[in-house]
Amino acid sequence: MSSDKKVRVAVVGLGFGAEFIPIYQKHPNAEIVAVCRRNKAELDKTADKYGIPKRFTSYEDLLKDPDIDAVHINSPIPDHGPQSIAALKAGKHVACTVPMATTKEQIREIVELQRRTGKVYMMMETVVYAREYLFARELYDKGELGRVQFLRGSHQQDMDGWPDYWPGLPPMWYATHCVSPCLALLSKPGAPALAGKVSCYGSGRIREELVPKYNSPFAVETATFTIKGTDVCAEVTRSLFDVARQYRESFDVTGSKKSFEWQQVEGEDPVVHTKNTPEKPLTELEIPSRVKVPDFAHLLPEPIRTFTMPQAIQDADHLSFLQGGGHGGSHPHLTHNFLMAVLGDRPAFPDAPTSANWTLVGICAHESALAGGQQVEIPAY
Ligand SMILES: NC(=O)C1=CN([C@@H]2O[C@H](COP(=O)(O)OP(=O)(O)OC[C@H]3O[C@@H](n4cnc5c(N)ncnc54)[C@H](OP(=O)(O)O)[C@@H]3O)[C@@H](O)[C@H]2O)C=CC1
Ligand SMILES: O=C1CO[C@H](CO)[C@@H](O)[C@@H]1O
Repeated sequence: MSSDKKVRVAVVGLGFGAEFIPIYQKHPNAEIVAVCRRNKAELDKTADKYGIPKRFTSYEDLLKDPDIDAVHINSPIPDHGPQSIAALKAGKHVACTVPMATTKEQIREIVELQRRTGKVYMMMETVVYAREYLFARELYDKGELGRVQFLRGSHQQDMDGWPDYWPGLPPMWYATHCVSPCLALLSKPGAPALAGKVSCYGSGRIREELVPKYNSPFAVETATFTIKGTDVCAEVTRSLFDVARQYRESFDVTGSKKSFEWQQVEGEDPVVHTKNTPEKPLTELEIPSRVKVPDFAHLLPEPIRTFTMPQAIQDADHLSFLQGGGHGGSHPHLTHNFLMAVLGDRPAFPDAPTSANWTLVGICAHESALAGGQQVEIPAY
């Protein structure tokens, strides 16, 4: 990208969201013009730290500011849908953290508004820019995996102690971290792989006081879904409460020549299994081997390359980073892709219809679990 145009960005929600401020500030094609959160003292603290002049405690006021081209939303989950809709209506480009929304109606409206306004919408899904995913993708693109036979994702996380919109949340309403890599891997530029039908079972039960919050009883939800235009199916598992499991956001791809498996425990390396063949015989012990996943900072503009590394994490004590292992160095990749999409250099990935499909897998999966595992067709918007 040789353009020296700068996208004028406002970051909304300054917990996880604050992490992106220094990346935008260092990016040659961005300028952070404003930040927003409701708590004035905390707002000023962040704005002072990064030297940002415009500060909004009201999101509605921010949207009226003509000096802002794009908003990057990092507010609580129930706000993602309504805030994205309001921003598109106000003529802003939108980057929004996961999930896109929590209802089919909001998702449909975002997709329709994006089409009507021509503004960029991108769901800022970290996993599909994490180095583990980029490594598996590279193996696939080089033909090393062979034919993809199956895909699996899991996201297990203990949300006790997290803010008040989490307790009781249906696990599949926050499934994009495990759904997205399965679909992204089979996507080609301009031709995203999309889920078709999903079937899901709920398992176990969360403690009684959490159940009425979202009328969702399940401790674990596990779903299988079809991928349109392929003979491949994927399986995803999610848990949020009352499950003994270290944090794990995982992605496995089973291929005819090689398979990639995410590490079992944080801090280990992933495993690549190689098929034993007469041409290249392998003993059982030689089939699996641990691999060191490389970093993919070389894909980024030089000034933001350091942000793939843990040392560049501003708030390393935020639960997100402790539990998410720093999100595989994905933040600068997401930031760069969004800015390039706004400048017309490439399509957003995921764009609005793709973000919708990734999020709808989870919404429809929860619907299926409540109906005892009945298959649900994922709507195409
Ligand atoms: N890997 C990933 O993709 C990750 C994604 N996330 C997503 O990011 C979101 C934010 O996570 P996190 O920072 O942990 O959440 P928090 O609940 O800790 O922070 C939410 C932020 O949004 C602000 N906020 C809340 N309501 C509004 C509003 N109406 N207008 C403007 N700002 C508002 C809050 O400030 P105030 O109360 O002062 O308004 C606060 O700064 C979550 O919804 C989660 O889905 C989080 C971590 C990692
Ligand atoms: O690292 C993380 C911590 O928690 C968040 C909420 O589930 C995740 O989105 C994230 O990937």
